[in-house]
Amino acid sequence: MNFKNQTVDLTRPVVMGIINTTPDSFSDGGRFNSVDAAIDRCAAMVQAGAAFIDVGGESTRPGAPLVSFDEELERVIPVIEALSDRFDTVVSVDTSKPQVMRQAVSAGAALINDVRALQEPGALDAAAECNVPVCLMHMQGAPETMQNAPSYNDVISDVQAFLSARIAACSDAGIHKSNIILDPGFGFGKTLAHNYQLLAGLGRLQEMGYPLLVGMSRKSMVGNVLNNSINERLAGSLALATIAAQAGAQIIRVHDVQETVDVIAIVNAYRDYTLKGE
Ligand SMILES: Cn1cnc2c(O)nc(N)nc21
Repeated sequence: MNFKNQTVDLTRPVVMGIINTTPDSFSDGGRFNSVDAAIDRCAAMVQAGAAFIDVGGESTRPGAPLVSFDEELERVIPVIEALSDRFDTVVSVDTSKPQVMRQAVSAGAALINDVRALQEPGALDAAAECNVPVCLMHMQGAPETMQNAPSYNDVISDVQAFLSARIAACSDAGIHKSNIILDPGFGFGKTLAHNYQLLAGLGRLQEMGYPLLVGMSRKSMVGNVLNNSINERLAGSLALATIAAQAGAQIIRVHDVQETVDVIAIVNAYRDYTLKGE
């Protein structure tokens, strides 16, 4: 799949590293330090084998405060510029705001990662004009309220229907299907059961014919099973990455890049040495 002047081989699972530029992500929250810290973090992730680095300026955790347009720009643009200048890896911008999309792509981002699937006013046109791949993620409701009482007739069918509708909207806006990645949105308006049903149903989402991006790293679908805190969820996150890689997810979005790269290498070896004969 092409990302501006870079091609990423998605025939095997690859890793997307996460860089949050929200002030609480760095020790002193200073602007200067946040760019430097992001560069250091990105260098480690690229060294560890990350094919993508996702840069976000507004936390999308349940109940997270909204961030103003100016504040989000201030947080992500300097980081995206710095990373694009220094590293070959594909820089993704995690935003739902059309103007942030435009400025991020001008600054070097080569993938738009929108947890709201281009539903904000102007987002479809902005993504079409940017002419870079876009990840369409399913969310039921909004971050402030999505975990209050998630409900579905059948979570897989409902997510498929939503993503199909968004693909159609993209097509109408002139976004070619070759520029679309899909994502079931683990933790975005889902109960624990819904999350695991979606994981089990990744094959059905694969049948839609688009690359799949999954993000389960350190989320409540680990914490609610292990009853542990965010910094104790590495093993659980790696178990989920293994299952997702086996199920054919192409891009796995994680905090712990090296460990996930290693897990995927084992999954690939398992496939190479057992399916070669087929
Ligand atoms: C920004 N962000 C947080 N979780 C995510 C997920 O599961 N998928 C995508 N595409 N983005 C996410």
